[in-house]
Amino acid sequence: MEYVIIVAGGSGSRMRSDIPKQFLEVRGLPILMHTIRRFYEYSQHIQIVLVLPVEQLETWENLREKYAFTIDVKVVIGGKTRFQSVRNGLQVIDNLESMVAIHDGVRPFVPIEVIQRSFQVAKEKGSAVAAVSLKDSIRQVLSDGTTQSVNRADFRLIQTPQTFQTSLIKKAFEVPESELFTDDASVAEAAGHKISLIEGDYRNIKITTPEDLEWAQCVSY
Ligand SMILES: Nc1ccn([C@@H]2O[C@H](COP(=O)(O)OP(=O)(O)OP(=O)(O)O)[C@@H](O)[C@H]2O)c(=O)n1
Ligand SMILES: C[C@](O)(CO)[C@H](O)COP(=O)(O)O
Repeated sequence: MEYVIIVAGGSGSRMRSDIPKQFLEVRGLPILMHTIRRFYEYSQHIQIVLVLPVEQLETWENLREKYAFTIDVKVVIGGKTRFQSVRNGLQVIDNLESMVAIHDGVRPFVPIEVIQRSFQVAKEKGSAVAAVSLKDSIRQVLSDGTTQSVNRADFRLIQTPQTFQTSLIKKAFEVPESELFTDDASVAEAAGHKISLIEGDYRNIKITTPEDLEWAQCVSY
């Protein structure tokens, strides 16, 4: 059995829009519906857990009606942080023999091949985390405020989906929250697991700030 937890429990403060960015329309459909559709296109049998802010449940119901959106999802209430939202999503998955992908609701352009690869590798290795190489140079900011060049080949930019054996990631999330947990791989790693990376995709952007929305309107695949 395969699950996906789509986390859309955030408020989108960096987007500075009236409604959370996951509900904004891009190319004729709310961002979140594009994201859900990607996973449904990957598999019509995947179980979709959708994490939403409690105060936006009505917004979601209204949008479902407005766009006649019929893909079946199990709605779960989000938490104050992404970590808490993922943990709430994991709590409703009882099948410990299954695999679970965790994906940001605001990454609507994830290619189907990345989802496929992610489940395939996680089944073999326990985890699969989408990542891409850097295209820009980077510098490290030192404690005295000066900066120093570092080798960009030593780094990767991390995306979602981040896919795991359900038993592994549920157990890993039974820890107190830490500020260092910026994604799910960091939680699994803190529990002692080695993380397997898979090739992500440059189109798989996380819509975070207003410029991202401008790019998103141009994506045509
Ligand atoms: N309490 C939270 C915070 C974030 N997320 C989700 O995690 C994903 C990545 O987070 P981010 O881009 O930071 O979204 P926001 O927290 O909404 O944005 P911001 O940090 O600008 O407020 C988003 O799909 C977001 O909805 C969540 O489910 N629950
Ligand atoms: C999970 C994530 O999208 C991987 O790149 C990212 O860490 C989320 O960060 P945010 O600060 O919650 O947007």
